Amino acid sequence: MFGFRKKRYRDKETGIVYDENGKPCKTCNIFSAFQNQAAEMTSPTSSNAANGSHQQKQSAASTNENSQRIQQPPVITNSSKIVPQLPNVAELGRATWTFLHAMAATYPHNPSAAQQAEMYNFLHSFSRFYPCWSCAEDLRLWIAKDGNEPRVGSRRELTHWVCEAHNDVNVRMGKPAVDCNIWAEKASKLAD
Ligand SMILES: Cc1cc2nc3c(=O)[nH]c(=O)nc-3n(C[C@H](O)[C@H](O)[C@H](O)COP(=O)(O)OP(=O)(O)OC[C@H]3O[C@@H](n4cnc5c(N)ncnc54)[C@H](O)[C@@H]3O)c2cc1C
Repeated sequence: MFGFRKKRYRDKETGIVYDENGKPCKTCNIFSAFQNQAAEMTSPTSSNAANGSHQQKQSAASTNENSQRIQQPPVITNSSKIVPQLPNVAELGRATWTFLHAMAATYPHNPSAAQQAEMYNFLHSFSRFYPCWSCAEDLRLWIAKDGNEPRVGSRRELTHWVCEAHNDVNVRMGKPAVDCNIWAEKASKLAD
């Protein structure tokens, strides 16, 4: 079932998203996807109930009404009650660091020249459009210093760089800095 595949793909039947190594993509599926799949693999009587990608398939869920393992997303009955809100700096920051660290941890180990250019450009754009203008300004000042240009040559380099960028904010805010060598060593293996 987990045989090596060269291409990333989404299993049309289960909705589970796989990486090129044939394993379920850790950042593309919800946890229950793996529970469901594990149950599938150990229970000879179970049906095709695994359905846990970030875009859950309504049709697959509705054909498995007897399965208690399916978690349906809540239905929003009155969307006019949803009030758009801007996050505060801390909410925005926590969500953003989660995103940046996850992006670095899943960046290719050996990115092509085009991928490196895209990531480099993305980080520069990010430093211009980050929706806390003063944070963005500080980030641009930090990037402009010697040795702080985005390092996009490998996953290991990028995980280290994001950690250093995060540390710069930590230190400015009087918080402890993380050891980025230890962080990068671990973070760059998370998705393997
Ligand atoms: C680009 C950027 C600039 C920002 N600038 C400012 C600013 O100028 N002023 C301001 O008030 N806020 C700023 N923020 C927000 C700030 O960094 C925090 O996100 C916010 O203060 C909430 O902090 P926190 O203690 O919850 O943890 P966060 O700093 O959000 O970190 C979340 C978690 O990441 C882990 N972590 C911490 N450091 C590292 C690291 N170096 N590497 C890996 N993991 C780590 C810890 O487990 C931590 O709990 C900025 C955010 C970003 C993304």
